[in-house]
Amino acid sequence: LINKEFAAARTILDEMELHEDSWPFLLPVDTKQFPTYKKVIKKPMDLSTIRSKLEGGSYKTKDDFSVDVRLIFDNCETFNEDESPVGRAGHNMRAYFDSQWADLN
Ligand SMILES: Cc1ncccc1N[C@H]1CCCS(=O)(=O)C1
Repeated sequence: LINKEFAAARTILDEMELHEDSWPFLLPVDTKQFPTYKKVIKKPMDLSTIRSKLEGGSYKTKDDFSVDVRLIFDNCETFNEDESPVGRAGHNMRAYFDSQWADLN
């Protein structure tokens, strides 16, 4: 991840964490509260995990970062009804990310 890309990815992550609809995605889904989640969702992802990976240098390119962000919203669609609070939040957050991401490319 080159320096400018890193700064741009960090800014988008900052903004997503501040979004009012980010609450379902801030931390890993609690599999004690949702026991079927581990079975159904093969690759869990959340904003705190992305933050650790970004700050820890795990992303080689900005697109590697975007793959993990989109995984959050794909997992959300797999597990949640569109017309549920979490499902709706996922659609809103994906639209928000896509628009921020488009400005960068
Ligand atoms: C993103 C997601 N997918 C499936 C189930 C749950 C969640 N998120 C939870 C996060 C903690 C608060 S909550 O328990 O209401 C919702």
